[in-house]
Amino acid sequence: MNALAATNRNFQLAARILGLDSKLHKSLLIPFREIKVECTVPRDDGSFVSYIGFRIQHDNARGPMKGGIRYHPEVDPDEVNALAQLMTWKTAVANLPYGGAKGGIGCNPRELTVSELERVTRVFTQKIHDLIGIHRDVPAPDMGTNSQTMAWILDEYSKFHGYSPAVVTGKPIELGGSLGREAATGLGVVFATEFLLDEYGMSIANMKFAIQGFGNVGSWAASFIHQKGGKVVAVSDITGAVKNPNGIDIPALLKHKEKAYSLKDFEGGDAMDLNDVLVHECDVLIPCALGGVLNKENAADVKAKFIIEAANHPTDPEADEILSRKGVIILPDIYANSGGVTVSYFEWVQNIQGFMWEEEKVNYELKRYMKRAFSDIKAMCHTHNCNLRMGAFALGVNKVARATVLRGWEA
Ligand SMILES: NC(=O)C1=CN([C@@H]2O[C@H](COP(=O)(O)OP(=O)(O)OC[C@H]3O[C@@H](n4cnc5c(N)ncnc54)[C@H](OP(=O)(O)O)[C@@H]3O)[C@@H](O)[C@H]2O)C=CC1
Ligand SMILES: O=C(O)CCC(=O)C(=O)O
Repeated sequence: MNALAATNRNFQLAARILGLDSKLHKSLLIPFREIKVECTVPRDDGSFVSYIGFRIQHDNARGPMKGGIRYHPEVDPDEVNALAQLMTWKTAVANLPYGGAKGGIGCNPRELTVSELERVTRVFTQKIHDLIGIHRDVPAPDMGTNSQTMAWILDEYSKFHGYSPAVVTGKPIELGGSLGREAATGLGVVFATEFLLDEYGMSIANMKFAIQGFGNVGSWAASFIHQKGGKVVAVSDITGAVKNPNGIDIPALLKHKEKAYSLKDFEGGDAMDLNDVLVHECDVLIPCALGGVLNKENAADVKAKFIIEAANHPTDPEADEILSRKGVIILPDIYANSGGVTVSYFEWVQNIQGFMWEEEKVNYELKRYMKRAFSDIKAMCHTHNCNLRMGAFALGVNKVARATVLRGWEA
């Protein structure tokens, strides 16, 4: 099932649980605005390359729209649409005063030089600058983008609107980025994992983890799990995968990846097939890469008892059903990976206040926000007798529906 069909399906189930009015239901599914732009830039060798860039602004009933920008060859409008919708429910679950948006460019950042990436980013910003803004739509990093990408957007946007650090989050610290933002999604994933395991009288120490993806989210999640005594027994990136039943030395793996830009040839474990990480023997599986990786082809073979969705929509609805029949507990993306956007919110607040927080305060507040959202989801599960995904969707959709009605959507 494609990402948009899957996200719509989860929304529809939540709307049914909530008994949402059918007109409101329909209106919440339609994005506020869909932007599609052509970005042609010169390559370093003088030839030209063209890409399509998207920014889909899904909903702004609760505040400015918020969400990352992804650079990946598989970026397509349906997927960006699904990711934008997920941001709307995610910011509501986390109780942030934001709506949802997402952007993407269908390029392969691995095949572009730094100066080519800068040109693509600047052209994209030129084309969307009048539709984003501090109180309108605030981009952030996602797959294939990082703090440098945000610095280029900030600079290009500021040429049109004056110096505006709060127009993006996930920036370099030197340009008003927040301490703790780079690690925030991974740290939030680990807080969320602790809250869930605690419900079952378990903790991270000595449990076995398999992690797909070793970029921003996967590497920080692996580091915090390692620090807390968890055993990361399998890890993959796009170039390779490594396993070690006694637990991989994560600091050593980070050093290796920094030098080799790859997990391949790491000596602290055995190489394995990329996709086998998802069905590897472990207690907790954490997908931290692409969407739709758990599907009807592999769900029955998953060994984990818990899945923490650090990636956006890693589990398609068919896999969801197979996994719940097996009794696997899934912590859904719109809660599990909300640590990133939560610290993005803190960054935006700091920029607007012109005041920088200590990292301890950022992490303390992050934990507090994640704890509150977890309790709110559990309360929804209790009220509606549903699983964690439906509890989270019902929580998010209900808040957005309430805000929409209070603002007077019937014109
Ligand atoms: N960054 C953030 O703050 C947030 C991110 N997310 C979600 O988390 C996920 C990861 O994002 P992020 O860490 O930022 O992205 P990055 O680009 O930093 O990292 C992505 C990782 O996935 C790996 N990867 C890509 N394809 C595969 C594959 N087929 N098998 C195994 N690994 C693969 C990449 O490999 P390689 O290193 O070799 O390129 C890389 O390690 C995405 O779904 C994103 O939407 C959600 C909330 C916030
Ligand atoms: O930090 C942000 O604003 C958005 C992060 C994001 O894209 C996501 O949560 O999927």
